[in-house]
Amino acid sequence: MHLSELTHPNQLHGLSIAQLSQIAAQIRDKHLETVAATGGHLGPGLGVVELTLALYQTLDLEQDRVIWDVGHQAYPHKMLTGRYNNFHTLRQKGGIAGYLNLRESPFDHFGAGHASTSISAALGMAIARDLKGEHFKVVAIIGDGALTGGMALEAINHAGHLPDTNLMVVLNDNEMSISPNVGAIPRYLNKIRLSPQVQFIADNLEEQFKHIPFLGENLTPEMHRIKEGMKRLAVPKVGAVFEELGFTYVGPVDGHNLEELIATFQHAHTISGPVLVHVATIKGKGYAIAENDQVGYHAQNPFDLVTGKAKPSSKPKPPSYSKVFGETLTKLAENDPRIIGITAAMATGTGLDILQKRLPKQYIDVGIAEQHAVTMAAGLATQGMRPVATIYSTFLQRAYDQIVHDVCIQSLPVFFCMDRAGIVGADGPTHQGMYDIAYLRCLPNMVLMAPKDEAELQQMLVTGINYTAGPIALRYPRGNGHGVALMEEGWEPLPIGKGELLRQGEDLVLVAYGSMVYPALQVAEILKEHGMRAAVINARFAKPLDTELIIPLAKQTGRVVTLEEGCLMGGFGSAVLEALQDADVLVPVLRLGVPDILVEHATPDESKADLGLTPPQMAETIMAKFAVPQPTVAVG
Ligand SMILES: Cc1ncc(C[n+]2csc(CCOP(=O)(O)OP(=O)(O)O)c2C)c(N)n1
Ligand SMILES: CC(=O)[C@@H](O)[C@H](O)COP(=O)(O)O
Ligand SMILES: [Mg+2]
Repeated sequence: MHLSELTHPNQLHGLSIAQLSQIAAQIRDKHLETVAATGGHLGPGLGVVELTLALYQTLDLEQDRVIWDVGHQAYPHKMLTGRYNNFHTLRQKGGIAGYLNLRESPFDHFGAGHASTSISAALGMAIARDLKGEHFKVVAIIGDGALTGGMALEAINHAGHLPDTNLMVVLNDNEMSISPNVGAIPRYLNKIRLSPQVQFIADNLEEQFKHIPFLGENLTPEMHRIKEGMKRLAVPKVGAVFEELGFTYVGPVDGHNLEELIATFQHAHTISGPVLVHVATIKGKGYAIAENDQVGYHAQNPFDLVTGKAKPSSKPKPPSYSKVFGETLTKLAENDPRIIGITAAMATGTGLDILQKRLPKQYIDVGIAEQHAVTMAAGLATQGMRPVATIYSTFLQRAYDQIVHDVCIQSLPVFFCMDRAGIVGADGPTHQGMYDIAYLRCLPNMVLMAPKDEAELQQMLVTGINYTAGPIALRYPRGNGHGVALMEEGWEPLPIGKGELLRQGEDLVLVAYGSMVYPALQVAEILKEHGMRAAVINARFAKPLDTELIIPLAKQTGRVVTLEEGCLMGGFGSAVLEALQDADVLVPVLRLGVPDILVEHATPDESKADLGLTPPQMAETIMAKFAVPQPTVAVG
């Protein structure tokens, strides 16, 4: 059977190892061909091809539930559940999503994108099943990186307390997060994987047994029980932590050996209560370039399959905000040992890998543990350090109470650097940096700022480091800067709460925040062609707002437009509205930003066009709202 003919995963039932191996090859071909064309997550999915095939052959997906953690590794799942033929639309506007999505397929039993949620969701489904007297299997598939997330441990703690609740957790252990996995948990997993006794049993027992006359060939199913038993005898510690937490531990099993995997899953399905199957895989399996650079090929932009090189862009691009952030913070840290850069498993994405290489003592990776990162940063701040919690806007949502409870209430000087703030594009709704202005602005003692370009980012970095009166948060977008001149050093801090007037104008004032400042200048130019003279303010700060700059211009022009790359509800525009109201300046205000909707996967430009946030569209909207009476031309 060819994968293109497969419309239901149950069609895998009864296929031979040879047939499954053929399908595995077809999955890898499609995976590589698609990600090379569209970009996306490469290594994760290549590592779970056999795991997915073997697991799905032992399940009845007409009724059983499978929950993938994060979901970035679930491209094989998508191909096996009816999406092979349109898989080439991956992460394109209107196409297949890059993560599981309840709305995309009945086989996507739970969506994700953020890590460490799968066991909680699976346990919820299992408890509901039992309460309703239903009977189906529930399987969570979680990576070793996601297992370092607190939620996963909370769920294990709970599941291990329910010996009568049947639940399978498949641990996909490839020894990698995006970067090499960090912490005591991965170290423990490696001890199991690499223990000589386990290696001996795995490599030799099978061979020995097969040579027993008359019996050997019939021992396979039973052999698993024997092998598991011998592992327990030989290496009592194998899986001990999980066993002590109420799980039956099974493994480790070779995650690329279909026969082993099928027999292991069949064996594990016979075990009641919570079971953890430890599967050892290789991230990027089957594509040597990805196997040899597992960090670089976790995710890729469109690339050449033969060379592995990114497709050359039409023209050289300015440095990314992340790179400017990483370089500048590292320079500041060279002269300030108080600076500690903190990441939650996103070293390369944030640019903190630059600090890691140059000043490893001033760099901390806590794993996928944003909550811990924030409260640890608060602890560092109490001791006079300058903790820089560098966490994507969307992932910082994971640590909201820690920001409130441990940082703001105590007004501790934690510096939050929120990369990927705004529209991120192909990662879709779970990764958009939509809400940080709203979710932080309402917190006492918090200062919020956003740069208009990468040079102002440098100034705001030194501003944040110098500000020790309380917490301060800096947001900046995914992608490249504007190509403005950067300083190598000697950046001056900005006055807190002060914006800048970039352009004079009599008819209306555009108050722009962060990434919307340059677009606001373009809008002003378009309006000028239509006889509207727009002032432009670079607000720089959302809290405290520069009311001394904004309010007089609002009074003078009588019309205000706010521009932000974030949700309108509670966002920057709301801040300006509130300030005008508080000052009894009752002028019409047009707020431009993201309405109360989810922004689906597309390119950022496509999403902005859909939202009416391109400069021509915004100018149109402004003219429609504020039709300025054209100055009458004297006749005669
Ligand atoms: C809460 C949260 N923080 C950070 C991320 C970014 N992220 C995506 S995948 C990944 C690594 C996941 O490692 P693992 O679970 O081992 O999966 P693998 O990529 O190795 O298959 C990280 C840190 C995320 N998705 N969610
Ligand atoms: C799966 C996941 O959450 C990360 O891999 C994320 O996709 C990275 O996003 P960037 O590509 O913006 O760094
Ligand atoms: Mg991993």
